[in-house]
Amino acid sequence: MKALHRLYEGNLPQLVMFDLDGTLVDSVPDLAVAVDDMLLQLGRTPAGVGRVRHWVGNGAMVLVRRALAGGMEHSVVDDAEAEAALPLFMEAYANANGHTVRYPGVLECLQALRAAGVRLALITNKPERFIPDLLREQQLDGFFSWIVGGDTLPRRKPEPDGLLWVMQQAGVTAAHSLFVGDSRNDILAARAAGVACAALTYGYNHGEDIALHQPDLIIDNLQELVAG
Ligand SMILES: O=C(O)COP(=O)(O)O
Ligand SMILES: [Mg+2]
Repeated sequence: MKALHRLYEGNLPQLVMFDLDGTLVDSVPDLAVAVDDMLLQLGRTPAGVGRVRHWVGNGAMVLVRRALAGGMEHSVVDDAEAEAALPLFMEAYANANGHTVRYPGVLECLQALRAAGVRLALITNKPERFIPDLLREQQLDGFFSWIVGGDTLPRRKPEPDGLLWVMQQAGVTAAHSLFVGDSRNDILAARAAGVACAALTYGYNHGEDIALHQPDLIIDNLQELVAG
């Protein structure tokens, strides 16, 4: 685990916290089905996977607002319209679960960290209610001692609250923790919590190169995190 040893002065972190969408699983195909279902119910034009990919990462409501705004600045969307559209999306997403896939190297990485005695947590902006089934379907259940969804705490990423809560529960300091994510929200949350951040190049970062946000480590897949 050379990359981790370099980051933690010859040791491993005691706690590794993971983002979900765009990091452990490619969930955009199902999210796009749900977004398009919602848009069609509202008499609008479907957005398609390619556009939805750039809108994921700030939770369900922001995704809905971005979709209603057609990718323009989502603040132009009427609040009442967004409130009415959200349950349509939530219901459609609850039924859209056939196209999400786990990224290569995820299972190997989680298994290696667990075997090394590292404690694992999940901190996602995805609404809590979708998480247990998704983890089960992707054979990712049982790995995480703590799970924080987008509506678990009052504030979600890019705020550091989820990370701070998990570290407190685990009794592990920021210096011995790592966050692994795919978007600038993850890097901002980690930085605000004082935690090092490893970022994946393959995720959803609103179409931007993740290197622009200067994570502590950049990796092309999760196997790289535990290799060597
Ligand atoms: O916005 C989402 O629902 C996805 O969130 P995540 O990337 O934090 O898992
Ligand atoms: Mg993500």
